[in-house]
Amino acid sequence: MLRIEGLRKNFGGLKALDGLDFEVPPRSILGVLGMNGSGKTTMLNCINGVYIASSGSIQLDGKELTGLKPAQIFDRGVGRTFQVPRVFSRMTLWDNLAVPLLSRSMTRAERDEIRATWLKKVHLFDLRHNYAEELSGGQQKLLELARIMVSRPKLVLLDEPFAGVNPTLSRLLIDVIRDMPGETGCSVVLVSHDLTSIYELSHDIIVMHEGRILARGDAETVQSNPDVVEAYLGA
Ligand SMILES: Nc1ncnc2c1ncn2[C@@H]1O[C@H](COP(=O)(O)OP(=O)(O)OP(=O)(O)O)[C@@H](O)[C@H]1O
Repeated sequence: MLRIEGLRKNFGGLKALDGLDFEVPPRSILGVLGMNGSGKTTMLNCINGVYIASSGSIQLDGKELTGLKPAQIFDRGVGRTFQVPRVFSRMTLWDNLAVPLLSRSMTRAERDEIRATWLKKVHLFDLRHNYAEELSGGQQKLLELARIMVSRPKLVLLDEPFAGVNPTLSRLLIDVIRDMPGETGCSVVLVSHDLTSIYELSHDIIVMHEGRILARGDAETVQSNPDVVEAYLGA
């Protein structure tokens, strides 16, 4: 369970996050919507330790994450993907998936099994001996997701997973993300501008505006909120 209380992040005089409070229960997907500059990526950066929060608390399963370095937060079970996928382009897909497992105590057979499982899930197993740089941008996003998931994270932070991904691969990504909480027990924070995918996947949605939560609820509640319609959807 992720619990965020009073989270603030200032850049000089700019309040990028202005007091966020929310929880993400186990095995659940929280969708995060918001206009450009509303603080979505800053929030993810605070959760995984890229930014140090100005104040507030971020707890995973009751343990404080604030103040820890990104590698320590990864070891606590937080995985993260990026708007522009970060893969090891001069390594094969198979080796890409070995990297997060280097520090884990697993047998070789266990390592191979989980790598094969995730490469098959994202339909990249047949390309496992290719270099990551040979993949399309959309396939690199799938590889990045698989690389996060082999480490069996408790919490997965997804930043714009569908941006720049063709409709066929987006469909595949949606199916993989939908099954993740049930299959692995993880929780997911899904930041996306893709309303259809957010509405389809999320158990709960928050809409951010100027570093605050403007609205929260299920898809129907959020879609019918007049503040959201005015500030975000612009209709
Ligand atoms: N490192 C930084 N230094 C200064 N200002 C920053 C920094 N990172 C983000 N900001 C500012 O904080 C605010 C929130 O930015 P953020 O990238 O979190 O928004 P976002 O909702 O993720 O936007 P987008 O949808 O465009 O990705 C913006 O005004 C941005 O300019």
